[in-house]
Amino acid sequence: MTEDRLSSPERKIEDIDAALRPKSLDEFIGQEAARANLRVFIEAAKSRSEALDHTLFFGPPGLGKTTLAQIIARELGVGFRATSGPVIAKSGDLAALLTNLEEGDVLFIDEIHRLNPVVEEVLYPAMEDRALDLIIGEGPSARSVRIDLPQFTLIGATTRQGLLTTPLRDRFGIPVRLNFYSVEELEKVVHRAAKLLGLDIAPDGATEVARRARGTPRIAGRLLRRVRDFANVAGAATVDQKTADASLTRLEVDSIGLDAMDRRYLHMIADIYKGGPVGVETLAAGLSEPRDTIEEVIEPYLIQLGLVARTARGRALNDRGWQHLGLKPPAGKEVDGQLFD
Ligand SMILES: Nc1ncnc2c1ncn2[C@@H]1O[C@H](COP(=O)(O)OP(=O)(O)OP(=O)(O)O)[C@@H](O)[C@H]1O
Ligand SMILES: [Mg+2]
Repeated sequence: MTEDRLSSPERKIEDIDAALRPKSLDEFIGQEAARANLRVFIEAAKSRSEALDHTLFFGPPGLGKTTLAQIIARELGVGFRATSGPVIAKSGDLAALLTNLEEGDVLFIDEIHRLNPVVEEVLYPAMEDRALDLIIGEGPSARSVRIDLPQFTLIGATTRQGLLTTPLRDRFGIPVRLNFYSVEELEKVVHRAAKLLGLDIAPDGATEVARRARGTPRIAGRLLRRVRDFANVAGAATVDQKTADASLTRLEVDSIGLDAMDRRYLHMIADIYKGGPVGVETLAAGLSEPRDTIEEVIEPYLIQLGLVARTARGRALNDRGWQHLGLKPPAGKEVDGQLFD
């Protein structure tokens, strides 16, 4: 189900995202604080001819974690190796990856919270002492051998920092949180992508796409491609606000960028649970979506917009959530701490 969402921030296999990836920190739009800090840390590491400290990127999907990891390797002038948590099945697989690194390389592990615990153990000494502890032989004659590794930088990516075990989290010297982008930043992302796609877009057209991109560059790029299709077929030379609005409305992306899945989520709380609070497991069952998808993909943006609140007793619609659905809370309902009658 989620796979089919147009405005899903999640990757798709056929994604041509790569073509739109910024290649340097200067080209990267937004995330000002993170970028400024990274620039300093990269400069300092280079001046000392050391590997950059291990870096952890966390934040909702599609905000640029993979892109930033690649940029760091390029700015450091080192090699980039990429893998992902679920792919590394055995500790031997990780050992092979680590021993093949060259001096200073970046090893990028996407979805690092999904590492098998046994594999994760191998990572601790690798990160801390740049060493690998291998057990040779079995039974009473087994012994441990320590192998030195080249200096390297581990870059981990995860949707939520809290998903990592404490020992792993503690070994990252540079934790970086990525936030949703502002409309102004996404306008820049849209203009840049349009240029790369050879598409003529008016400022009000870019604003419309930006406003409806759920704060996420990946979605901005995806929406822009679909808007381009509509414009091409309609024979429009330039994408203006009207063309963008008409296309996005046809794609069921509403005025604030919510899609059918977001609305199903909001309606489930409003219609079935009278505005909540309702537990996330119950919502997941009702929507037939994995709990992770709800917590990592759907909710962060709805919470950021103030439509929904995460309370101790579950999810509850805020006044804004009711308003967006064009509904009124049931009489006697407390919303945002106020009683409705
Ligand atoms: N700051 C930015 N400026 C311009 N384009 C960006 C920016 N950040 C991301 N993008 C674009 O958005 C897309 C998604 O970025 P990326 O793959 O790095 O996201 P991600 O955070 O790794 O997502 P995921 O968690 O799903 O792996 C890419 O096509 C990239 O070109
Ligand atoms: Mg990624």
